[in-house]
Amino acid sequence: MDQSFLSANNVELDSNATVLLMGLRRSGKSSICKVVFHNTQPLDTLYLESTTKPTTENFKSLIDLAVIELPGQLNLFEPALYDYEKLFASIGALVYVIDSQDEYLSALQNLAVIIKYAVSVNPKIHVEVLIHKIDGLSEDFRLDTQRDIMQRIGDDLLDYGLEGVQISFYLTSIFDHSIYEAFSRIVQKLIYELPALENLLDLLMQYSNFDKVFLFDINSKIYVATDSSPVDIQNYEVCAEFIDVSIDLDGLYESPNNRNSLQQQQQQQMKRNSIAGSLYDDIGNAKQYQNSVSGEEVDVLTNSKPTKCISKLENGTVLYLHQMIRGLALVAVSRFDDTDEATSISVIDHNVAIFKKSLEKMWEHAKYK
Ligand SMILES: Nc1nc2c(ncn2[C@@H]2O[C@H](COP(=O)(O)OP(=O)(O)OP(=O)(O)O)[C@@H](O)[C@H]2O)c(=O)[nH]1
Repeated sequence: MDQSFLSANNVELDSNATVLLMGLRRSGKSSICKVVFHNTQPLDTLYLESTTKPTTENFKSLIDLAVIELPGQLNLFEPALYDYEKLFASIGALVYVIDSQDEYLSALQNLAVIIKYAVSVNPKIHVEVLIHKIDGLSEDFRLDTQRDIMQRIGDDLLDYGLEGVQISFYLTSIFDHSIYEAFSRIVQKLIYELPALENLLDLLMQYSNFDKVFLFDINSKIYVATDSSPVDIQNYEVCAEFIDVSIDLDGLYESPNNRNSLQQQQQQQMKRNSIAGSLYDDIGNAKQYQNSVSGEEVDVLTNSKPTKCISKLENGTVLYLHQMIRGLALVAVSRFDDTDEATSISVIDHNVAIFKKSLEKMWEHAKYK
C-alpha cells in the first residue's frame, strides 16, 4: 500500500473512528462529504470534479473522525495499487453509496464483492449502504427501490456463502436532512461510550421534562447521541436549525470585545446555513424570552463564552440549547405551561449543568478521542 497515504492520515491511530466511503463514479461521495462536513450548499456540488485519488479528511467532534474517500474509478482489487487488507482492517465503518437514479446493478455486484472482502479482513466492520439521490424518486418508488436493493444484495451474499452479515440501509439525499440523519446514525456506531451517553440523556429527559434531546455537533449538524425515544425527523430539523438561529442571536448579546470573533462566527454561519427554511419565519414570530450567557466557562474552540438559548415557538414548543464541550451543543424540545416556566428553566439549567460535568468526566477517560 501507499504507506504515506496511511501514515499521513493517521489511519492506524484512530481505527475505530474511521469511515471508508466507497461507491461507483458520480454516485455522490464527494458531494456528501462537502455538504455534511464542509457546509457546502447542495447545488454547489453539481459540477464537482471527479476524485482521482484517495483522500482523507479529519473532523474533530466528540470523537476525532477520519473519512477516507476512495475514487469510484478505482479497481479495488487491482494488485499492488494499495494495501487494501491493511486499509479494511483499520476502519470502523464501510459506507457504500449507490446512485438510486442510475442503473444500479453493477453497483450491487461491486458492493457484494467489497462486502465479501471487507468482512473476511475485518469481521467487526459496520457495513452501511446509502441508497442515495432519492430526491429524484417518488415516495412509493423509494421504498420499492430499497426493497429491490436489499433483496438483490441478500441474494448476492448468499451466493458467496455469507449469511448473517449485518447491513444497514439508508435512503439519502443531500437536498434534505436524510443525509445528516444517516451520518448521525453511522457515526454513533463508532462512539464507544454511546450506551452510557444515551443513559445520561434518558435521565436528563426524565428529570427535565424534555420531549426529545439531541447532542449535536455544531458544525456538521450530525447528532452524536440522543435519548432512546424514536427520532422524529421534524424534531431533528427544528433542533438543527435552532443551532443556527441561536448562534445568530448570541451575537446580539455579546460584549464589544468579542465582536470580532462573533462576526467571524456569523460569516462561518452564513456559509453553513445550507438548510435555511421555514423555521426562521416561525422563530421570527416567536416570543424570544431568554438568551443568556453563562459567565463562568470559556469555550476553547471559539474562545468565547458558551452559548445558552431558549425560545418558545407560537405553537407552545420550547427549544433549549446549551453549548457543551468539543464543539457540541445539547438541544432539547420541551413543552411546559406558562405558569411554571421560570421554575422549569431553573431545573433544566441545573440538570444540564450536571450533564455537562458528567460529559466532561466521561471524556477524560474516553477510549477514542
Ligand atoms: N439529485 C441529486 N444529485 C446528487 C446528490 N448527491 C450528489 N449529487 C450529484 O451527483 C454528481 C456526482 O457527485 P460527486 O460527489 O462528484 O460523486 P463522486 O461519487 O464523488 O464521484 P467520483 O469522484 O467520480 O468518484 C454531482 O453532480 C452532484 O451534484 C443527491 O443527493 N441528489
